[in-house]
Amino acid sequence: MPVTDFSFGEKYRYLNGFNSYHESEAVSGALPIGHNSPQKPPLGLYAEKLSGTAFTAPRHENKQTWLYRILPSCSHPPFSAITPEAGPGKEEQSAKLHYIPNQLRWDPFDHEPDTDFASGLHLIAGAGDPTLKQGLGMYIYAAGRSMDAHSAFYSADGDLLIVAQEGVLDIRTEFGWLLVRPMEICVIPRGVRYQVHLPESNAPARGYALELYQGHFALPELGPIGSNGLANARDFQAPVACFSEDHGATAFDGPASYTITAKFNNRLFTTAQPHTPFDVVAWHGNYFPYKYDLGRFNTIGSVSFDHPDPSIFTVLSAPSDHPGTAVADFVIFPPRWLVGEDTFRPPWYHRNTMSEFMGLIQGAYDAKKGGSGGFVPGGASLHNVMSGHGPDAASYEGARNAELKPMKVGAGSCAFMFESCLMVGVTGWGLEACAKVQEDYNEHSWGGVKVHWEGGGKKLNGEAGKEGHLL
Ligand SMILES: O=C(O)Cc1cc(O)ccc1O
Ligand SMILES: [Fe+2]
Repeated sequence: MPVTDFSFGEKYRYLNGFNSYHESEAVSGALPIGHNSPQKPPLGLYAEKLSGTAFTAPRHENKQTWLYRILPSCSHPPFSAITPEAGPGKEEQSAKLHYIPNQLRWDPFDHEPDTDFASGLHLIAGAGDPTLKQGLGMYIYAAGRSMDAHSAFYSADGDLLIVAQEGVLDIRTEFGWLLVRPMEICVIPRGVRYQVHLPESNAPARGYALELYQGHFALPELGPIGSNGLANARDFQAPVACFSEDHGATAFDGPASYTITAKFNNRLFTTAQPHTPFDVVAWHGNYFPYKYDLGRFNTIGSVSFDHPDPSIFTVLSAPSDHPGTAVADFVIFPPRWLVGEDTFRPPWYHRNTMSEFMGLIQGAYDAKKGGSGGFVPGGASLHNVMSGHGPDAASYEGARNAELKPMKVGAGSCAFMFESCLMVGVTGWGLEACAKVQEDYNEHSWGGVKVHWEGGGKKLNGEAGKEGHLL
């Protein structure tokens, strides 16, 4: 039976608003009015609840959606495990994490022409455990072709934040379509089934992703900034309902041509069913995939002196149980004006209790050289808990001697950071198999950091400072 798509109007209409209560129907009258689960839902649909929080989560945290679909999503044969050997490049996902204090940087990751999005997702680093719903996973993805039109992927492990770096992702979800271009991000919540297409005659795609094993992303508090600024709620876009019709008279009627792949505790499982999983005719709720254009970020910074903490660039934040401490912050470094007087304008040297994984979507980063062996688009870096880092020698000297007139930094650029309160371990893929680790990162960046010390011979309390100490 041919697959036909139905939606109201254009494929790429969106519903605007972060964490809003949305509803969408692709056939008029598909949503029941005034209740959620009538004895016979409209149009012969099945009502199915998809929850993103415990039923009893407080109202301000509660997330769930009602789906009205042609067949319920339970109607498939049992899953069977894809062994790591037979699986599509998932050897690294069962590998253990290596916790090391070294600063790490990676050259741009390879494109993978024969791989689709689901099989081209590589776990590079992580912390915690999906079975305990604690922690996060960080990914590099590469895709050279669309996922099979008869396939769908979901993760039971967490919400996936995708940062498109190269190539357009046209993502079909149970809720409808999201077009995600470089400089856009999207979040696919835990459990939502999706399929990633590469439009533009399959131009290769590459990017980064963060999977959140616990909680959900929220907009950061604005505090004294006030009621607008940073990422504004109305700029987050959810899909409109869109469905296919391909099914027999019952759920198991016909050849099992649709494969569903599940990521469950970082292992892949698969099943096949005769009916399309993209059969949601209408939905309402506040648990849905969404996208955001990073170009809409309202960047705020110092207009007097000193370089502020990068928390001012937080797009989305996934809180831990401790207020103000994030399991994952998604932070960007967009083009902006620097006007600080008597200020060293790039990031200061620092060691943090948080870990910092960075990537570059486009352009250059003001604290690091680009070019071969530098920090370049499609590459990455990791500065773990208390691992010292900061501008490389050339950037330091440049900024130390720069004339401090108002200056736009980062035109055409955007670096980003996944920042976490957790110590992050690196996978075998990240350390070895990807073959992108820059062995001379430290030497290249900080080997040439000069001594500028001018206080020699001027000690006030050198030996004398021992006075009063019990030596
Ligand atoms: O390390 C980095 O480059 C990220 C970063 C940027 C910044 O402006 C301040 C602190 C920080 O960790
Ligand atoms: Fe840093």
